[in-house]
Amino acid sequence: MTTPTPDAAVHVRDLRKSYTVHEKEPGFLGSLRSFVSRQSREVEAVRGVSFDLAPGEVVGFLGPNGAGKTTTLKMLSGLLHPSGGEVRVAGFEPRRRQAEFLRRITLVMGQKQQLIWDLPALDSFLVNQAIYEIPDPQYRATMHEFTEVLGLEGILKKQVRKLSLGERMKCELAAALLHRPRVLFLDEPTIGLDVNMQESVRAFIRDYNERYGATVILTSHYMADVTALARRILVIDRGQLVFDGDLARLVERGGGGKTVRLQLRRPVEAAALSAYGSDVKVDGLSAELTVPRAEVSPRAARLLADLDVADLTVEDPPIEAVMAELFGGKEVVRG
Ligand SMILES: Nc1ncnc2c1ncn2[C@@H]1O[C@H](COP(=O)(O)OP(=O)(O)OP(=O)(O)O)[C@@H](O)[C@H]1O
Repeated sequence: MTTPTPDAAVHVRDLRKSYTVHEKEPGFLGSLRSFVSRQSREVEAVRGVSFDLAPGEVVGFLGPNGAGKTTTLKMLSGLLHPSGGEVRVAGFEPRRRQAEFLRRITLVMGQKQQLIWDLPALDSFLVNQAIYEIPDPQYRATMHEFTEVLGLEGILKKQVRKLSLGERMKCELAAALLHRPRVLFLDEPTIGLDVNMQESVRAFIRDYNERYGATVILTSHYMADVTALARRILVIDRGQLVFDGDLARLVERGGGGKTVRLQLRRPVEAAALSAYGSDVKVDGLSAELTVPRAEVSPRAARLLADLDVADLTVEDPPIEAVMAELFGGKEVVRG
């Protein structure tokens, strides 16, 4: 066993998970055949992942569909047993699912719900209060705080089935955090929500992280969640970590170019600008073009010397474009 980094909130070394998948040919004959001789194969969903998270750290966990994100989060929360490697979360071995471990963590899956459908959310909260043995004063204080930050007033007593998706997601989050866990595994917590709801969920997560110093691992197809909350990004592809570092470094690593925006004093033809970069767009006196990273300074200097430029700015490409480039169009991001 390697020694966990002292005080790491999450310690993962060479984590692995394989699933055995039974395959069946289509149709009735296929069913009969598979009955006689079952074909199975191994799917290596997670293949030797290692990282450590410090207490209070918020990381974005990104990767294309099927990369192994959910499988990793399930192993970190003890729902799945690893096929190999080491995991420690808040000093516990997740697979043992000790009560004290469960009090320290939470797993929120945007696509699954834990609230009881036919009852008001408040009833599910009371069930959680009992399960986690939350003392009354702490329960009341947390409810008060969540009601304020999430705007739960007026929806707690409605049957969950009658809530909008956004209202339900807010209640799901409140239920999942009622016991004030210190390590949060959030799998697509804003999926399907409109932009305003996404923003309030984000604000809630940020507030919770600051208030309780909680460690957060967040997966999301919405890059705005990731850029708003996380500075460090882990990228997984086909079960392996392919990037661990700053958001800014990931953008750089994407290669690609930088976007140069120009405000001109006199109109210029798009064709004339193509000598300075690619993807040229001209709209009246505004123009933009993409310039290779290493060429930004000399090209900007030439643009300023050759044209009547009122203003020039240089920007990194949006993270959506970087991820699309890294994964060749596989679905990683939504705008
Ligand atoms: N219960 C299972 N049995 C067999 N294979 C599975 C099971 N769960 C996941 N897999 C496979 O493991 C791989 C990783 O899946 P996982 O759900 O962890 O990916 P993900 O990164 O969360 O993807 P997404 O972004 O689509 O949710 C995929 O190839 C998937 O088909």
